[in-house]
Amino acid sequence: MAKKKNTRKTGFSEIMGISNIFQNDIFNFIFGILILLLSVFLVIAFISYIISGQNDQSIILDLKPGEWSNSERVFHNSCGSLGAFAAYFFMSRCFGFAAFVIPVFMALLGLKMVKAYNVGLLKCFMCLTIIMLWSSVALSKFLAPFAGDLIFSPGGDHGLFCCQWLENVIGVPGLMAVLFLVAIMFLTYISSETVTVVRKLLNPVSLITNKVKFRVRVGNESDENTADNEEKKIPYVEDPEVFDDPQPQTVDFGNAGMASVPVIENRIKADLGNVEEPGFTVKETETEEGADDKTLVTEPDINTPINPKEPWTKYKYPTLDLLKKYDNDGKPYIDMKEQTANKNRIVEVLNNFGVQVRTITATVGPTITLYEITLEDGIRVSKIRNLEDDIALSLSALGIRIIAPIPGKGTIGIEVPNAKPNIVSMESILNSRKFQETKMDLPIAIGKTITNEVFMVDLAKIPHLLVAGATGQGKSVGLNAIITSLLYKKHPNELKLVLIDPKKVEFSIYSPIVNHFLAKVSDDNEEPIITDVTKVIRTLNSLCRLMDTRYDLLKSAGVRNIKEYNEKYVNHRLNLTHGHEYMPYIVVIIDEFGDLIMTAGKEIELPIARIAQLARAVGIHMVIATQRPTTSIITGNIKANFPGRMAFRVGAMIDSRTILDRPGANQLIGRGDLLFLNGNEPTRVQCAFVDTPEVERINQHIEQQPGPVEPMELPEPIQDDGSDMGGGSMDVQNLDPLFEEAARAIIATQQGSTSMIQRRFSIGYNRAGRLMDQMEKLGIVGAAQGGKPREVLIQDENSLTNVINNIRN
Ligand SMILES: Nc1ncnc2c1ncn2[C@@H]1O[C@H](COP(=O)(O)OP(=O)(O)OP(=O)(O)O)[C@@H](O)[C@H]1O
Repeated sequence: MAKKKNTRKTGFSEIMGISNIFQNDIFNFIFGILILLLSVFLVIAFISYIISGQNDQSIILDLKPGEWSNSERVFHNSCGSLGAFAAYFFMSRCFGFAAFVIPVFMALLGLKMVKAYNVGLLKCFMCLTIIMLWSSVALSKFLAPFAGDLIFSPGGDHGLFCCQWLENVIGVPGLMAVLFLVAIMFLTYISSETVTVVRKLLNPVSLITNKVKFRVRVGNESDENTADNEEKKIPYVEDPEVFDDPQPQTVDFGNAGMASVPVIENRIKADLGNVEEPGFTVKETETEEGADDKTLVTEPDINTPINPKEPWTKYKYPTLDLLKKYDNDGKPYIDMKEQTANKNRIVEVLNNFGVQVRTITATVGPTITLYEITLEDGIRVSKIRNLEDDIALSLSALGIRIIAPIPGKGTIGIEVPNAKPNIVSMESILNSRKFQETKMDLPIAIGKTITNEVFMVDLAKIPHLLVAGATGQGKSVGLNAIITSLLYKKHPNELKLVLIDPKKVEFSIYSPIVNHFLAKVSDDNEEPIITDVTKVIRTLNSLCRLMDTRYDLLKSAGVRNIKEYNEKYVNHRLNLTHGHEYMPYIVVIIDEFGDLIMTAGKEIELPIARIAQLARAVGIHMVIATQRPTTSIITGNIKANFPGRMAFRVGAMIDSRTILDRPGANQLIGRGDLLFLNGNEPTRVQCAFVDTPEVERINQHIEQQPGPVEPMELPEPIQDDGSDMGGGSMDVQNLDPLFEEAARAIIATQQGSTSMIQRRFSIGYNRAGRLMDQMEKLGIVGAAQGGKPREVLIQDENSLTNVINNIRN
């Protein structure tokens, strides 16, 4: 587990005391616009001051009472007296032309507040302040001789003062050196390329002389960058001291051990027989773009005639502060010693097998580093493939995986676990732009890839997911991550979960949200989280029936899938009297389906396979997990219908083949390290970690929100003989509690309409349909007639009372 320190940092907005203001959206917006306008005002005032400032200067310096109000229009500045004063103060008395930086910062602040553009305010503030102070001095020094009849110093009083003071103390060369040093430090802070460029400028020859390059990068730096920017490629600086050392050397990188140092470059060339060893560049790249962590998960505006969120429009989605933040969240650090040692070992082992390496690039992910190797010309990738086991053995670290070649590239990949893995928190995943702005129907955020990108998939597209892995490798955490991502994005009217938990303990934490988000078979009085095998069979059969009903509805609506259907529904293009209602997605999650298959065999396997084959179009999706990935559990039938596979670490290669049709899962390192397959090649992902207290907090939040008062009802499953399962004979116990009232309503209106029952008693279509079926059995209404209301067979209440009394007796 990661350190449990509270790592919440005090942000710039908090320091500045504007964090509270930021919490009110409308206020933010108005205030942001105001600041934007103010920045434009300042720019105009500054420009006007440069053009016509000499006319205002004397008035400002010798201001008479009342003149500041400019009632006689004595000021020439386009922004009036206020503009003239502001421009005079900022430009003349402070920073000269560099004062333009002030409206730039204001504009950025305004844009952030109106949420048009998300910038890191602290970084911007620091950078712009340095730019302003530096250029004020530089302008005073370099532009003053050309300033002509400008009424202020180009760098303002600040620039002039600093310039004169520095010249007095250290002379002109000293001043130049200070300006140069500050510029270099600043550029290095801004971009890691600075060091590279400076080195290149200092020693251009070295670039040509070296052959093997090694670079370490963090994050999602794209390969195009590397390929396109041939110019920017790491220079190869020979270090004669190291080169002359015949021993495998220890390189002192000073403070360069951590990735927080923006650019660290070093070059090692060691004598390992005739082996040239790679040089070294550490490059920090952009991490996944975060969203504003105060924002609630987006609630899109609804402007369709029917609001699918009715009547729970006040429902508030879970907030990000319910999740925990971890140390170094989302930003893996680079231990240079570790990287160097791994790189040395790889080069040495490959050379022992006669494989010459040209370049090595190391991409440091949260738990794994990928060493990407290009071979010297003439060496075939197949050679590595044949040597795969030997190389893995020689490198002998736990969890090494060799990818030869990396698909789509001519390089070899060697994945090596990091000595200090990072926890990928759920918060860092959900607080990413990628998740918050996703248009996926059922977005599930799984974790982070090796390149530090948020890895998300759309369950609606997959459409069913098989999760496997040995015990204790992170399956339950993975399932919680899947459920959490769905809960953060979906309204209770849009999503229903069917949770099946043969282990009885895994899903019990979701009890608080059963009414909001769970679905259960109608006459089950027990907990909607299913733990009993017979209940599982009933529920799966019930889902098959629901699937058929939904297909009928899709057919009568003339659409092909749930998305088109719901779109028609919310746009009032479906006849509601024909039983149409908004269809929530249904996600069935089975925690240990191996147990179920072992106890109930085909009875479980067949409905699972049937749902998996057909249910995609009607919005029913399955996620099934097992810790026993054997062929007797993951049968051909199941495998064929579950294209999405999520493989955590397994004990043996054969298990990996069962899940992924290839080895790999047996080489994972556990604790959420997984391979995700949905198509050709698996992606290695570090699963997001969501702890039980976090899930509990989310559930408590949802429980407190307005929402459905009972779980969604699934239809009564059909038995082989065609009758309802579990319905039994028609006695009072089996009748719906609303039966008598509903029957009286039907007789009073003489309308055998299911949707009327639905509306009048505010119940779901399934329950209303079941009431109609019960009335049909007792001869109160006739058989269903497609979309039309049923015939009412009893004309008065007395006859109905007789029917009910008959059942009671
Ligand atoms: N993504 C993750 N990041 C960090 N640690 C993790 C992650 N996933 C799991 N772990 C660690 O592994 C432990 C076991 O995880 P989990 O309970 O999910 O395993 P499991 O595969 O469901 O086991 P079982 O099958 O026995 O229930 C967790 O308590 C946690 O300490």
